[in-house]
Amino acid sequence: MTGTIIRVHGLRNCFGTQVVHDQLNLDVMQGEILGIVGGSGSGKSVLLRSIIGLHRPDAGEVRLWQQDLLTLPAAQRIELERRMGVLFQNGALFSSLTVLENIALPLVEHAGLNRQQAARLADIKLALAGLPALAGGRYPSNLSGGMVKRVALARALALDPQVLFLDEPTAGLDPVSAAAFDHLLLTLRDALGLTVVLVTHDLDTLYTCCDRVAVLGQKRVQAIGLLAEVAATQDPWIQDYFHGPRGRAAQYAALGNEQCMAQADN
Ligand SMILES: Nc1ncnc2c1ncn2[C@@H]1O[C@H](COP(=O)(O)OP(=O)(O)OP(=O)(O)O)[C@@H](O)[C@H]1O
Repeated sequence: MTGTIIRVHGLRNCFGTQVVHDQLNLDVMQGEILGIVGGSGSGKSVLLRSIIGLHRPDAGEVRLWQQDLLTLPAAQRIELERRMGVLFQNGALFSSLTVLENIALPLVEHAGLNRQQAARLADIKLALAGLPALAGGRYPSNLSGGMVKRVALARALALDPQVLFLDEPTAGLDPVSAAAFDHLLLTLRDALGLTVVLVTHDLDTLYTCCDRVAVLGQKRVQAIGLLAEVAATQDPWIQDYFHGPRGRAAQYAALGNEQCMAQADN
């Protein structure tokens, strides 16, 4: 990990009288996988949307590579947006387009490629996301949940982003597909040097993938750091989350994996 590439400072978000964030600060370091957790309604998705410029905060500042997306002239804003890939909670694929067309779309719309060039590149992204070439001709309605996530990931990677934002990437997947997705993320981060910010409820993802964890609660970041440091924070929600039965199971599973890998290395 090196410098800070995303800095959120003094963020405030309100919907009517509901204050979702107040004086929220968060830094994201280059090359890390940062997991954002928190109770339902704690504002994880709104935070993600504020960072990528889809939601204008009521106060505070979001800086990406030291620039404020919302105040940039259109051309520079588009340039900055191209450095970010986003995977939304439900995959958000176009149902009337094939898998390949879905992945090729940003390449045609934002990179100015013709359809043939875009399709060739989309094929590569499909493989990068671990999908077979024949999946390219299918429509989203004919894909399993795990495949939809991978197609959405391939599309998020279409423009070679430097940062990937993922909103609950493993939600709704069976444990085997979720674990495979976690490992794919790690492989892609290492191979492509990506920075990844992911919102998740999935403790296995936290233990498997994340370098650091940020916990949202009471309108701000309650704790941030290495998983062990955060898990030791004396906050009732954090204690329940990390040390309840699911937290312990995820921790044992991660320890088991490490021991298996150590044994395989010997
Ligand atoms: N467009 C909107 N209009 C009104 N209220 C909103 C809007 N978007 C989010 N909210 C409210 O802001 C709060 C935070 O929402 P958000 O989706 O960020 O929570 P979350 O932590 O991601 O929750 P979950 O884990 O359940 O997905 C919620 O109370 C939600 O109802």
